[in-house]
Amino acid sequence: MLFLPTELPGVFVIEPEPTGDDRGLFARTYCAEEFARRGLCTQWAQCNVSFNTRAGTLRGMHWQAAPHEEVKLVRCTAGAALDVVADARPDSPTYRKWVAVELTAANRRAVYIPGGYAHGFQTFADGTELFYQMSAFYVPGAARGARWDDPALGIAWPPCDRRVIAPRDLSFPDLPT
Ligand SMILES: Cc1cn([C@H]2C[C@H](O)[C@@H](COP(=O)(O)OP(=O)(O)O[C@H]3O[C@H](C)C(=O)[C@H](O)[C@H]3O)O2)c(=O)[nH]c1=O
Repeated sequence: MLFLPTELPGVFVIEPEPTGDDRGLFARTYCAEEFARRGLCTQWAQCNVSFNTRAGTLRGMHWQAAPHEEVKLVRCTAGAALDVVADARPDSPTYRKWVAVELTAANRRAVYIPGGYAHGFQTFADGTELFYQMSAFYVPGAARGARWDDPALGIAWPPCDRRVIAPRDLSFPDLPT
C-alpha cells in the first residue's frame, strides 16, 4: 500500500499495490503493522456500509463531537464517488481547507480520516456503495455537520442536475467565515 499525504494533516489516500495475473488481481487493503508504523489507528470498533441508489447522492459533511471523535477508513466497493474531507473547526490552523479524492470500486483506493474532520461524498454512479471502518462506537447525540454548499468551505462538488440530499444535511447552519 502507498500512503499518500494530503494538504490536511493526518489525512492520507491509501493506494493498493495489486498483484495481477491471468485470474485477476490480489491486493492488501489494510495492515495493522504498516498503519501502526505511521502512527495511524489500528483499533476499529465498528464497520458500516453506505449504499446509494442514485448517482448524485450527497451525504455530509459530518463529524462526531469530542469526546466521541471517529477515525474513519473509507473505501468504495461498488460504483464511484468523490470523497471530501474538510476542516470545519474554526480554531484549527487548517480551518476551511478541504481535500477531495475519487474513490471507485476500480481504483480500490481508501481515504484515512482522523477524528474531528468533516467527511462527505457525492456519488457518480447509481448503486454506489462505500465501506467504512470506524475507530469509535457511534453516539447519535455527538453527530455534527456542515452544509455541502457552505460558503466558508467552498467545496467544488462535481456538477449535478439533481442531487439527492437528506433534509438534515440541508439544514446545517453556516460556519463562521
Ligand atoms: C453514521 C451512523 C448512522 N447510524 C444510523 C443512524 C440513522 O438511523 C441511519 C442513517 O444515519 P445517517 O443518515 O446519519 O447516515 P449518513 O448520512 O450516511 O451519515 C454518514 O455519512 C457521512 C458521509 C459519514 O462520514 C458518516 O459515516 C455518517 O455521518 O444509520 C448508525 O447506526 N451508525 C452510524 O455510525
